[in-house]
Amino acid sequence: MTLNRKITLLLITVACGILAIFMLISLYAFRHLSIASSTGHVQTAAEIVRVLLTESMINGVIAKREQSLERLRDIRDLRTVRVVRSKWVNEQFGQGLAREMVADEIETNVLDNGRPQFALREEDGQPVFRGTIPYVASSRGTPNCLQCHQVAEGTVLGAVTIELSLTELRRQALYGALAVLVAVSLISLFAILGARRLMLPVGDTAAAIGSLVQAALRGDFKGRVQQRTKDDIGDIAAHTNKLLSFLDEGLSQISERVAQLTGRPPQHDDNQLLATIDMIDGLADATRFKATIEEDETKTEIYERFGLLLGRRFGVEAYSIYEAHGATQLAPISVDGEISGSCHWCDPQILVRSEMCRAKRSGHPVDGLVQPGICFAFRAEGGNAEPDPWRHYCLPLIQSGTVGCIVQLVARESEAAARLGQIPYIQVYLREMAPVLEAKRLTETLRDSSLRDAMTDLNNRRFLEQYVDTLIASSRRRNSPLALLMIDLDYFKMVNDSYGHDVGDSVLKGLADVLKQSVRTSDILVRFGGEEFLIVLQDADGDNALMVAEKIRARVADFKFRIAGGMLQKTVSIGVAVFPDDSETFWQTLKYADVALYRAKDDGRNRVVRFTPDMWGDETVVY
Ligand SMILES: Nc1nc2c(ncn2[C@@H]2O[C@H](COP(=O)(O)OP(=O)(O)OP(=O)(O)O)[C@@H](O)[C@H]2O)c(=O)[nH]1
Repeated sequence: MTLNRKITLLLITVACGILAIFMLISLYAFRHLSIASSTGHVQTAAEIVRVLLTESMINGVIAKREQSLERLRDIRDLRTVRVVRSKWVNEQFGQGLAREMVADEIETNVLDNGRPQFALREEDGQPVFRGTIPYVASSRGTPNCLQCHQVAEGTVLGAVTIELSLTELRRQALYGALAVLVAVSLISLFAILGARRLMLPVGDTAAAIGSLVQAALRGDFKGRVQQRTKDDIGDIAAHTNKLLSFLDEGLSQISERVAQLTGRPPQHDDNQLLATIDMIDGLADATRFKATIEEDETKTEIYERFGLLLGRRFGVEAYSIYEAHGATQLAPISVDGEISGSCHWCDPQILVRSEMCRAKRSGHPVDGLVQPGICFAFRAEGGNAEPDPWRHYCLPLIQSGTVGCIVQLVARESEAAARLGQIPYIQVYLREMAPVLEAKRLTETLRDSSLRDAMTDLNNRRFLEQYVDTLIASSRRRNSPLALLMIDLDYFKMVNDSYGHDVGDSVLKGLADVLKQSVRTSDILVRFGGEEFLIVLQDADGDNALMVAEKIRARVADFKFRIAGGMLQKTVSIGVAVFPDDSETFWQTLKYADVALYRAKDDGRNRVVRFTPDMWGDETVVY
């Protein structure tokens, strides 16, 4: 129920109460007043009758007393005037008129006790007031009662009964009360209407503020309250409008700034407040994400964490993360939650011809959710024949001015709109991730360069020192031996001396290429010293190692090194030792391989020598 209605009801109730009380008081006052005034009238009339009777006695016309009384009865509203005589009068003057005999109990009582009696009664629906007044003998005045009556002073001589009709009085009183009732009713009505009119702006303002609050809860702060009056209510409306403007402007600024940060323009159907809170939540979360990945050790860990985030926060299960390697290659880093997974959602050709990837080529997002088929490299099982085909959205991540990696989000067509709504938020994470990835990439490159030989692009001795613990642990875990091949070019000094150092360098590079092609990718190639190379063969025993070493020796011997003005053929000597067969320690095994190498040199070069314990301590060994 509205406040206005409540107040109206209250005023009506109060008015009805006042009217009821007023009516009761009026009726009571009327009764009281009419009794009081009638009593007075009766007493006056009784006095008149007494004077009339006294005068009649003095003038000797007492016998005609009835005519005088008859004239009194003609007075309006005077219904009865009757005189009764006491026994004392009858004893002195004999029986009076028949009318003067005692008529009822009241008159008897009055004659007996000398006290007047008054009563109001209804007769045929009409109010009648009756008074019976005693005439008591008195010696006061002249003439007085005792001059004629031979009785003691104070004796009741008779009584007069007078009845007055109060019908007219009641009518007048009722008319009066009715007039007041109408007047009070009208005043109450005007008071109620006035109060309603005064309360109307209160109710309207309250209702308007109520609906504005509802709108505000839906994120709409644009509404305003109409300022109807220039009083307290008007002030409330003005203050509410000021507050709404403040909130509206503040929120618009916040959401605009947040939108600039997230890249997501405010949507008209959004709850502005909830959308802003959501965006701020997203930004805070992205900042936390950045703080976390900054402490991750490798890029792979970061990509893995990002993949988890895609799944947990955005419900993205189908996705690919590709990393650009060089100008033309892409490597799948994380695919559908699998680290270093295979190329699932794209033509694998993009891995070797990265320009086929539209996002890599253009450096811009590729929206296959809105424009299916925009990138020809996208591949999905079933294609467009599926009832709910797969779509993609690819986001390139720019690092140092070029595309460093590409995040590909894949969704069913039915989920495209929802996924599109998430993309600005995902981009916030990518923006936070880009500099961290860049820093990690630089660190890795730096570390990589300090662990690699720049000329041959093989690992260097430092790499071996850092990696050896992992290598040993892995060998022990798998209970699998490591074969060490120490390789040295024969008479390399002559190359330098005869053709110069540049030719010497190119021979070393050529040898590195031959070695790379001769072993598996799991094997480790190290440029150990100037023209000395080490190969660590994983899972190879002595026989296997000898076979590989022999293969390498033969290949090098057959290989023709291109030099300015012709070809050059060189040979290598190879020493072979096996960890842990030959020694419990890796570095001791390495020394044994070196010992075997020198034995190969000693034995004439261009040969493979397997270490045997008798070689250790041999005087011919120069280490
Ligand atoms: N061009 C070039 N030469 C190098 C490099 N590192 C080492 N050398 C040279 O390789 C030669 C190694 O010679 P030696 O150790 O005497 O042995 P060798 O001539 O190969 O003869 P044997 O090993 O006994 O068969 C030296 O002349 C070094 O200067 C390099 O990076 N580039």
